Amino acid sequence: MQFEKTPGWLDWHAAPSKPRFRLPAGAVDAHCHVFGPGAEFPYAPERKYTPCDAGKAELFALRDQLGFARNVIVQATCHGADNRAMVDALIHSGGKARGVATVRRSITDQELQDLHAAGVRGVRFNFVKRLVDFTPRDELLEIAARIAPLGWHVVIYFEAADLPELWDFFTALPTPVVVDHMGRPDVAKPVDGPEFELFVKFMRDNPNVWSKVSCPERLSLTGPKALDGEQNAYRDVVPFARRIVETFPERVLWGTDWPHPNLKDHMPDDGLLVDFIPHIAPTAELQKKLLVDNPMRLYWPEEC
Ligand SMILES: O=C(O)c1cc(C(=O)O)oc(=O)c1
Repeated sequence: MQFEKTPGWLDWHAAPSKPRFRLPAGAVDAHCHVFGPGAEFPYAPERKYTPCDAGKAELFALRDQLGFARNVIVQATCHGADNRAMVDALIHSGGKARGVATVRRSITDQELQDLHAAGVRGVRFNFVKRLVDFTPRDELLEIAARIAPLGWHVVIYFEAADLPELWDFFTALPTPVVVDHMGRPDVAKPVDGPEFELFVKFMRDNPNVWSKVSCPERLSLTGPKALDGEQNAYRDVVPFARRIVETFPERVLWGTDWPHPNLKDHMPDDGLLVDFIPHIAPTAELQKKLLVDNPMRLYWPEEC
């Protein structure tokens, strides 16, 4: 099948630089995606965007270029609940990738077991309205109850303004809960203002909640952008991410978000994104927790 990209789509950076920051041995890129390729793994009919292709070979090449040891591949919304592209990447990773799937309540126990065998360790619940249609809460709670005994967790993606309304649902989840991209704070607001304080309280009051301190390229309003060798990219995001890393060092993860769906004004150099990490995790101890110990505990617990 042939697919036409959403108008204005930005493709991933074709020649990312080698990071200056040396990742610790065994570092995990804990949030990235594969897109298709569409001819082999068609995009879902219910998708809200049509991306460029970004397959497993390109993802594994990026992993090696940046110096990561492993990937966590998160099901992208353009594939709906058809996890074949992600699972195919896991199977061909030689044990170097684990995954997060999107499932419906119609999934069978055998299908869940097959996903587990392929390396899936979580499901993603998405509340970002531009990306997905609404799924009833009772369906999500039913799915959460079924994946809990497998030792899986729930990844949630939502906008900061929606946290108050979603709070009771999130705190009722019976598994570890991993927040994508810090719950998308509005970084024009103060880091100690009511909106971000609510997110910090969410993590403080609920020890099962983790956060990815990822996607400065999405959250930044004033930059500068991770392009042309910039070593101080996305300065306006640093106080937010650093606060979460320093307050909850045992419950943070980091990922590239490659191939960066739906960016509108630039496509970051992924090597420079890696150079962002020491600005938010300034010590070797914090870096090792963020990049190695925490993701290993969540995705490869049998090796810990
Ligand atoms: O903000 C986004 O557009 C976005 C989209 C997706 C997805 O389509 O799965 O995943 C992400 O992590 C971020």
